Amino acid sequence: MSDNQVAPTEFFGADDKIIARNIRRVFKIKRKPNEEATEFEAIKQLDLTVKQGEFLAIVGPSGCGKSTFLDMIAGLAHPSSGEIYMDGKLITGPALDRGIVMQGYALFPWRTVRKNVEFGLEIKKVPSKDRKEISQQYIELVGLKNFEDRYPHELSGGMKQRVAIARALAYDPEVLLMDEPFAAVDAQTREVLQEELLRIWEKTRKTIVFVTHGIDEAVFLADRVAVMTANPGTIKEIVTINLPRPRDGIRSSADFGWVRHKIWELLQTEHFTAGKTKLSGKNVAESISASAAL
Ligand SMILES: Nc1ncnc2c1ncn2[C@@H]1O[C@H](COP(=O)(O)OP(=O)(O)OP(=O)(O)O)[C@@H](O)[C@H]1O
Repeated sequence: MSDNQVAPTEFFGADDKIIARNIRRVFKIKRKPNEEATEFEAIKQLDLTVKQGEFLAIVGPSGCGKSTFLDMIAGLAHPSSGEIYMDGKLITGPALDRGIVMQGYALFPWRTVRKNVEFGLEIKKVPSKDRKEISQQYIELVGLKNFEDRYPHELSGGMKQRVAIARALAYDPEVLLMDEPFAAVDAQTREVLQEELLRIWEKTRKTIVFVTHGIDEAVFLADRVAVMTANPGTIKEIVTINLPRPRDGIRSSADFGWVRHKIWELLQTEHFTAGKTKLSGKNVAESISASAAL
């Protein structure tokens, strides 16, 4: 398929940024070297549209395929069938129009904060003077002024995650794909980072797809929360978060509690499903981690 393959116009709306159509992802699994591979269906019949400038969160039981789906939007993996389009063009591989921020930071340990943030700009062949100016702007945006010359091992977890966000934003991608970006930091730092991310999103209006285990995190951040089913993963329901912005202090409101509970209930059913799978002898480890995840 060519990079220019375009989405049929009948399902592509003017403000649709990403469209996933009927996605299925199968992994071939071999238990022993001389055994024939069996197929494991991680995702099936997944349809999802992300709007331009939207903040969309994805939640679901452990192992339901959240990261697998995000990898496919990133172009790092491909659906076994179905298609994902961005701006109407088929996604066939990774590109600088999508920035990725993952759990565990993935910073280059041999590069300073500034050099980490400049990485994508170097690939884009942005001249050195402009690189410095742009990286400085994003370092300051994430609150790391005066830490430009530090190396990753000299930073806290929260600071490293800020560098990862600055690095992803600096080369100006249209979409930010975030896979449990705040999972490795303590609860207080996580809340600070969530607030900072919202502030940055309100400034930049990037389209964000944010995978998380945290219902509170999803409700606090997102315009809509896509709830996935247990394995095989698909979209169970999309919950619109009609909470006013800015959302400072919203966590203690009754409306926040109500929507949080609604999503919790949707996920509870999935854990029950995962639990039944466990009882029937399949996917024991996954079922256990599914119940542990929330
Ligand atoms: N390369 C692979 N080979 C075989 N199975 C895989 C592979 N990658 C993922 N899987 C399986 O696909 C399913 C979905 O995995 P994925 O990591 O996308 O789930 P997840 O929802 O992100 O989980 P978690 O919330 O625990 O991070 C899991 O059952 C996993 O074991």
